[in-house]
Amino acid sequence: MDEFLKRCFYHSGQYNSEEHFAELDIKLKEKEAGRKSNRLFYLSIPPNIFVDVVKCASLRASSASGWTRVIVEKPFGRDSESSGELTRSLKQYLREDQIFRIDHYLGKELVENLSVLRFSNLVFEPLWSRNYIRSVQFIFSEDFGTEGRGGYFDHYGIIRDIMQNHLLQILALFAMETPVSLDAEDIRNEKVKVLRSMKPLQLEDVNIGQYKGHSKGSRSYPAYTDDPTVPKDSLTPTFAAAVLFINNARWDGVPFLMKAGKALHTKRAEIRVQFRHVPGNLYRRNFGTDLDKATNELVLRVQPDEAIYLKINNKVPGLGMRLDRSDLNLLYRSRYPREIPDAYERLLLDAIEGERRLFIRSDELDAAWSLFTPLLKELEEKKIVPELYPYGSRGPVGAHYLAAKYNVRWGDLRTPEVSNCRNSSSLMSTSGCSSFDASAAICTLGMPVLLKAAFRIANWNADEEILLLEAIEMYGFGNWNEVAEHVGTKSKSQCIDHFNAACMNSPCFPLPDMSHVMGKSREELLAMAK
Ligand SMILES: NC(=O)C1=CN([C@@H]2O[C@H](COP(=O)(O)OP(=O)(O)OC[C@H]3O[C@@H](n4cnc5c(N)ncnc54)[C@H](OP(=O)(O)O)[C@@H]3O)[C@@H](O)[C@H]2O)C=CC1
Ligand SMILES: O=C1O[C@H](COP(=O)(O)O)[C@@H](O)[C@H](O)[C@H]1O
Repeated sequence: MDEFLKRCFYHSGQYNSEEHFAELDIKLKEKEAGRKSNRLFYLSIPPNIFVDVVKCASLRASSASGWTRVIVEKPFGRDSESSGELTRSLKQYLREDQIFRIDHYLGKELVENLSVLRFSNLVFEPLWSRNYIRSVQFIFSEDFGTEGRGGYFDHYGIIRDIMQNHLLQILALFAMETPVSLDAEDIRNEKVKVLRSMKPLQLEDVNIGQYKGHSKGSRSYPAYTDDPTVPKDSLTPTFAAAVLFINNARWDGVPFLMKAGKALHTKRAEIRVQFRHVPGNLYRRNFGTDLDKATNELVLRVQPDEAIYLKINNKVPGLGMRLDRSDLNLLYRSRYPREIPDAYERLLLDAIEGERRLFIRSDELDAAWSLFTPLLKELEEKKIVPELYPYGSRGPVGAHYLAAKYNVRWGDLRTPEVSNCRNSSSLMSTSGCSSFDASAAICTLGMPVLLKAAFRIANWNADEEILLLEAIEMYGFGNWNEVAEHVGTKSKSQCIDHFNAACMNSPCFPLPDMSHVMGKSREELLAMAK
């Protein structure tokens, strides 16, 4: 490290001063001492000054004898137009092959491993299609809010911050066809094809949320709008769930779910591949209550604690024939105890070596923005109000309804206590809500009205229903003391009885049965909610 630091120096100047970049050029030439030299500029700076810096660096500090490259950090614009404008401005001074658009998720070890897993194991690639895969989920969560970055974040929101880039890039790598080679252009060609095969996101296939403050014991957690750099009436989503489809032969009809949020109960990023049910399962009768619905699931945990595990059904040892679910688990820290390189280490080295595979080409970027721009405009124009969720919870309840609409459950539900009341495997199974479409109603009416209309059990008002569902999201099944405390106006036993009556036998478990509000008009729902 000392040797490395001896070779570093700091030179300060203004980002938009050609004169200061010319001074930098002189200083660099002194260091280079006539040797052939390459120059890599890494713009880890706010986007509004990208173009100034590129202009000055390119005009006054480019290498005279070797290559000059520029790494640009996201955000690359905030929609198709501004991204196109940024690309055009950069290209006034740089060729495409000089621009390295960084998406640090592409440098993460497990994301790199995705292609290895697919293309170098006979057992996976044949399963990689609509024939065997029922849904794929890309999940990102952080257990902290926008702390300190509210000013930046409020202009972008979670869809631009995480979904349009990190999650969509992983999706493209996951779903692309086999590239001709591992060459950067071959891989990026395949990624673009996938992105172009997708339909732009529709409002009814999205659920948005924003975290609200809450206190637990003596600790209190701030709301997003408590951040002094965020407007009090901000509608910026800090959480979003979305369902996307790829209109090609391989993926026709397979829902690709994305979920990203800040101030949730955990910090995690993972890819979950849910496989179809075993047709005519011979062991149907041995599975117990709901286990026959347990499907295989392949999980690539990107962070923390990198792992690849496959959920399988197996026999519990003994004379009887009881089946169980287990994980075939490749846990990186056990298998590879040495430190895993940071994503930026890999990407900076790649940029130095001219390896473009993990950087985003301008046509990929255009295709990515085309998918999200109409939705982002609609959310802003219609001023869609995000569903509030408590800081530290699992996010808005509406995300579950969105998944249920496509007969899918989020794979990241953890329910350690549930075995007392209901077989845990049932949570992994498909719900009975195949034709249920509550998310559109949530968009137009809001969750309280919908819940009020849906619940038919007396003495619970819509606020209490929401608090109950929120508390179960936050504290998990079985933690009824905390749940009752969160609801505030109902006792522990009232919460248990109510949840059992309304949700335990619901086809949309863990949510209440909404089938009787299905297909009702807005007016009818409002009337039912009275
Ligand atoms: N933080 C994160 O999690 C991620 C950040 N990024 C991107 O990486 C880049 C850097 O991120 P981050 O370090 O959080 O950003 P910061 O806002 O902390 O800015 C980084 C540097 O830019 C300079 N700077 C900041 N504001 C201004 C301004 N208004 N005018 C001129 N210069 C300014 C400062 O350098 P100096 O003091 O030397 O002038 C500062 O140290 C950004 O493009 C960001 O979008 C991408 C992915 C994740
Ligand atoms: O790009 C971003 O990523 C970070 C999360 O990165 P991670 O490597 O720590 O998972 C996120 O916090 C930030 O909002 C976003 O801009």
